[in-house]
Amino acid sequence: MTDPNNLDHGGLPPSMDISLWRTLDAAANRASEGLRVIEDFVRYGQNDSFLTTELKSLRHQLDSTLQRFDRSQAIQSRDTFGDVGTTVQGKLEQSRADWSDLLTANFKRLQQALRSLEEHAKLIDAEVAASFERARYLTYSLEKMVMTTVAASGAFPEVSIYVLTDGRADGPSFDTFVAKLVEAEVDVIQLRDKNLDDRTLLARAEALRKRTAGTATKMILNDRTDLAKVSGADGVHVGQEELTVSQARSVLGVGKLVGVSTHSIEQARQAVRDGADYIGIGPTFPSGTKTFDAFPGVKLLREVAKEITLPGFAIGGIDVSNVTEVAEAGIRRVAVSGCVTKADDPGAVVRELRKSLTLDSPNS
Ligand SMILES: Cc1ncc(COP(=O)(O)OP(=O)(O)O)c(N)n1
Ligand SMILES: Cc1ncsc1CCOP(=O)(O)O
Ligand SMILES: [Mg+2]
Repeated sequence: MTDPNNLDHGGLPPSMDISLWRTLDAAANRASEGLRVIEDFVRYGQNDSFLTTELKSLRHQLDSTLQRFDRSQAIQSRDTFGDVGTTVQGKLEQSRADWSDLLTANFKRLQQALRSLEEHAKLIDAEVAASFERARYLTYSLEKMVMTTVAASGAFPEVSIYVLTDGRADGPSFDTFVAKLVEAEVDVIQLRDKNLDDRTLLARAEALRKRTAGTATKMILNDRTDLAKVSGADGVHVGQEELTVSQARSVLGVGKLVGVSTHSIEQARQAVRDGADYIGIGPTFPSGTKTFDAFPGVKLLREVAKEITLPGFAIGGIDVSNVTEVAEAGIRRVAVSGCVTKADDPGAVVRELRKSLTLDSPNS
């Protein structure tokens, strides 16, 4: 294709020519409008600068493909009053049940418009058609990212306490301990024990399931997607070297949570692209539970808070003495272990942490 304004129409008869332009014009407008609705929601409704940037880059790709058509021909061929479709509007198009319905409808509109652009562009230029196809595939990933982020934001309260616990000394003391956490209304309990044999670990997971069932406390298994599945956990937490988010999801099935550890802003962005339900961000401070060589610290918390609205839990060495630093960095969800598991009164520590995260911080 040498001259983008003089595309070869594949020898179409003139009557077909004008209707082709009308179709392309209408589909281009539908695609841009659908995309703009989604972008506005993510930008103004969700305040998510990362997703806004991802959507913007699709808009730029689409604009540059559309520029390869002579839009003046398309506009000249416009015939809104003669368009039979403008009066055939279903009642459903005028109402949306909720944000999810609104987003789904607009992603569909966008994808259908891109498919129409792609198919009709095949009559003119294969390269342009392929570009619309690429844009359509991109919308499938964007849909996953946007829908997961918005749904997950509702799944974890804005101030959340997430406690990681090992299997304790024995079954009864584990059961007593997790009962205290549930009573303290901890938002998430993660069973993380690298030493127990599989059957003992599964027994602890089943005890945790019993204690958390029917409560607002979610149950997550660390590393072990298989045991999360067998015990009916609410989800699994995976690290950077473990199963990927989509592998874990394919084992657990739909409706389960998959969290992933992130140690840099790029890993946090990738977790959003991968469709994680939440991220662990850290390590923030030196930890008595796990040793680390490097600490992305509160700088990473600030970076994530600035651009990502997928729920993010700061982790690593957090306790009542430093939790305000976390809140000041813009993160109000924390994952803690030692400060709660070693406390004489775990419930009191949970309440203290929650109080500090709830207070208005100077930088928030
Ligand atoms: C909430 C949360 N965030 C981070 C981690 C760490 O996971 P990972 O990097 O896989 O390390 P291990 O916990 O497996 O040693 C976590 N467990 N939970
Ligand atoms: C598993 C893990 N990954 C990063 S920090 C951490 C341990 C968190 O425990 P603590 O709150 O005691 O530092
Ligand atoms: Mg792990």
